[in-house]
Amino acid sequence: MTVIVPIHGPAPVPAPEPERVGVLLVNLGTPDTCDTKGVRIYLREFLSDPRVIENQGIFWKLALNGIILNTRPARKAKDYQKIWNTEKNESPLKTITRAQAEKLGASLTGRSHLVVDWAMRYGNPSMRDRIEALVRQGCSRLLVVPLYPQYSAATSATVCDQAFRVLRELRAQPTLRVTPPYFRDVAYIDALANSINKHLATLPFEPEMIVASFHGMPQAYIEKGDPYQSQCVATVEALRERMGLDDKKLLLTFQSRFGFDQWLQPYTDKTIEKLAKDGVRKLAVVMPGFAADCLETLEEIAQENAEIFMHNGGEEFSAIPCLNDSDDGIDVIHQLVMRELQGWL
Ligand SMILES: C=CC1=C(C)c2cc3[nH]c(cc4nc(cc5[nH]c(cc1n2)c(C)c5CCC(=O)O)C(CCC(=O)O)=C4C)c(C)c3C=C
Ligand SMILES: [Fe+2]
Ligand SMILES: [Fe+2]
Repeated sequence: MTVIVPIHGPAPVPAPEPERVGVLLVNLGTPDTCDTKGVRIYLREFLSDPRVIENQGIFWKLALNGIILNTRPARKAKDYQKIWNTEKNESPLKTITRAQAEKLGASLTGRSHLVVDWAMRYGNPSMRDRIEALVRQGCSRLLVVPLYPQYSAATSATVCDQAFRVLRELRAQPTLRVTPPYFRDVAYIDALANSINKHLATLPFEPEMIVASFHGMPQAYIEKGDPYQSQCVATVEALRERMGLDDKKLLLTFQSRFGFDQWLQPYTDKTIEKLAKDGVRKLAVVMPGFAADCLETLEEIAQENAEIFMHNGGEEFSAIPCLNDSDDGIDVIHQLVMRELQGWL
């Protein structure tokens, strides 16, 4: 380290280290273990976030601590066990997010001042842990990449909240940038179309239609101004155009309802049930709002909704994998990151 020795003054001042830029991929988070205790810890943190449950009043606190955290964890633990990565003893969301970070890092060879890392908004590795690690490695600039193609306060904004929460405790803060939602980026729409076509080519049947299922959210959040729904619509419209499909062949639905409020409609499970009852026999489902496969895609869609379809007369069902760490998936993140790093490279 170079040391500048002042002529006057009390102490030698170290020269600034060469600048490094941290790139932090962040996804939602997931339990550390697939038992009731692990899921309870995760759900407590997640459902106590006012960006997720906006009304954190006394009734919610009573319901959360009195009912939800005493009943839901055991049920959800069973669901997590069905999809758990037993080799690594972790949830698929973690395995895939790590692979995305490693492959993004590999795609940036020759740019040694870039340091790529990954974190979970809830659970581990925590954003605090990874941001502090990037700062320790000399990153004076930080690009946070919320892995959500469509913005919502419940996902993207809470990542920013947490980044600022960590930064407010640092004396020497890195300069911060956050990538924007990429719901109609050409690379993303192309990647979705490619992955759908590639997957359909592997199937022994041709689906009569494709359902594009997005994670839902309370209708009330949209009425307060959340742009999530309109960005989901824009993604599906761009995908229809790119694939030459109309709104009868590529449907838009919302999954993962929680609680008793009205959520965004049409609901995925009800739509799939009705399609089967109306005589649709072969169906494929794509989940463009998830950058990585997780409980909501691998269990809720590929297992639960497949069962609903078959139970109501369907014959062939296929859940199309998310973009994950496929070449197309990494290309989407790579292009987004390179664009948003402009001026920092
Ligand atoms: C209760 C309110 C919820 C809102 C609003 C919400 C929005 C939202 N979530 C995702 C992405 C994911 N959610 C996942 C799981 C999950 N989501 C909720 C609740 C809300 N999500 C719960 C309670 C859970 C846990 C499982 C359960 O108990 O049902 C996951 C999967 C995590 C995993 O471990 O695999 C993802 C990913 C988005 C994109 C979104 C925005 C609208
Ligand atoms: Fe969710
Ligand atoms: Fe779910």
